[in-house]
Amino acid sequence: MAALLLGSVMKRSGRWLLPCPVATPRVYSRGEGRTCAASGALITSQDKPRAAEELPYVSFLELLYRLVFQGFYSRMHELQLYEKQRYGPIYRDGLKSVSVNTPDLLEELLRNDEKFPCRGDMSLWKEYRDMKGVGYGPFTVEGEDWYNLRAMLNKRMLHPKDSAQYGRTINDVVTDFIKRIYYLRQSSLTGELVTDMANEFYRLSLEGIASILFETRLGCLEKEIPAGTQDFINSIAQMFSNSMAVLVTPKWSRNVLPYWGRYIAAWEGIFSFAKKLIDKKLVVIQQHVDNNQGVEGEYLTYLLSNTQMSIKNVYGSITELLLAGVDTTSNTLTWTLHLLSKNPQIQGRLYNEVSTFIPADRIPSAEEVTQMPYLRAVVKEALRMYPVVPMNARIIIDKNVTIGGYHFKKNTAFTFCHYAISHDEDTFPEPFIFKPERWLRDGRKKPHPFGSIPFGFGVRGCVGRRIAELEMYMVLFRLIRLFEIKPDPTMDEVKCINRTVLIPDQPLNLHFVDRGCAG
Ligand code: HEM
Repeated sequence: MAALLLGSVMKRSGRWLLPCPVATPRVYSRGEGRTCAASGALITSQDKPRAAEELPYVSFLELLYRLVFQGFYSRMHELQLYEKQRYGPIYRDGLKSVSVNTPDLLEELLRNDEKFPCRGDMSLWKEYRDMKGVGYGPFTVEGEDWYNLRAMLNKRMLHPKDSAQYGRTINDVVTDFIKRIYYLRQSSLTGELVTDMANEFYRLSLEGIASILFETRLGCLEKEIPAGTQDFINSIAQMFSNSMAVLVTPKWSRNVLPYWGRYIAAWEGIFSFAKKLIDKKLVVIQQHVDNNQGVEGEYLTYLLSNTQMSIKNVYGSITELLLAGVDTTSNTLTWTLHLLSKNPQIQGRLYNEVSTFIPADRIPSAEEVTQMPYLRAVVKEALRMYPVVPMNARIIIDKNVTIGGYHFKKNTAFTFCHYAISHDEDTFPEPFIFKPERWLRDGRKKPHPFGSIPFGFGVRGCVGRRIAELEMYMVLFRLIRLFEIKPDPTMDEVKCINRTVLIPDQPLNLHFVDRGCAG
């Protein structure tokens, strides 16, 4: 999903391969007058907003130089910090977009968002759908059609009460995951080591989201993944890994270079897998209708039988929900366990909470697990330090806006530098230190509401947020109650790289030391 977000950021200028004149970055100018969100300077109310052209400017060639020669390509989140220091809180970036990197400016922008917010050019994903006559989903549809689609998708998903109904389904998946962890550690030389946690959490997240969306199990947590499911996983990886190449190579090269063919074949694999499962459900529903039986079920049944959604759009939507929910949730869980393993005191405090909240032999319900302040704070802080989607975007299409004292015409594209924002020192003192306490409501001052918004904001914000949170709370609760998580001392220092989602630069191995607890 994040690959898609980044793709839309990079593509929307429609000219990102064309060279631009090299610009000399201007030193960020501090205005005079009343307080301006961009500069912190005072400007009087009579002052006119400045022209966007007055902003500091990064040329495309400079960007290219930084990505290729300074090595920021896989550290684009760090480029946000570098550019913030160099150009200030708002500047025109190398992709014909305006980058913002403070909580105040982000708030100003998002409060100016439109009724049908637009994230950017989605033509890369739309192309396959148009070619094959497949329907659109929440990422690819725009305008009023998007609004109507979201109204249907939000039900049974967006509200905490909606997601709570999946508590049992998720707990069943988590139970299988815990069994798998026992199996993996027992198979290791030390009897405690589990290797490549991101891969394990990927299996968990896919199984979890699929069991909600398709109301069926895929077998991702079995010792051997079923062949069809493995093909589907491979197709997702192939689609993402070829996206960037397809985006940056000209259309004429599609018959010459291998990327386009692989990209299309990957989508074929993704859609045919999803279609098979959806069609299976349709047959079951039809049988119930034919036998005058009630039609009951979870998300897919609701979409197929309770909404006006066309079958084409059900295929499109379910597929996009599935793609959005897996690498985001799995990498967030990976970072959370990494941070807990490195901070035993914090892990100890979390253990205190999970071991006293409910009796040790009981599995928490969805309602219970979402009421645990420290568990919630741990996940929130992990997402602040590693916002799995480190960059997002909007195009303000229909109106002129003034942001940070600068005037922007309709159709201006904005890039949100979430990594720089959630490491803003004024908002989060010691931003590189893991401190879940920042988020506790125990009388301390609350951080800026736009300081860390890992799920986005407003009507176009993440539809799967509550499900992702529920799944993360449930699995962390049970892991921490059962095991003390320790780092693998043979590993080098784990660094963060940007593969459009923030991932560890090496497979993360962890020790799961049994606490001797029942549940
Ligand atoms: C830790 C887990 C997750 C994170 C951090 C995350 C983050 C995000 C972010 C930042 C956006 C863009 C929001 C905006 O533009 O304002 C987004 C959109 C979206 N997410 Fe998530 N997400 C997560 C899990 C999920 C899951 C589990 C699902 C599916 C059930 C999902 C489905 C979607 C969809 C469909 C959109 C596009 C919404 C639209 O354009 O209308 N996400 N997510």
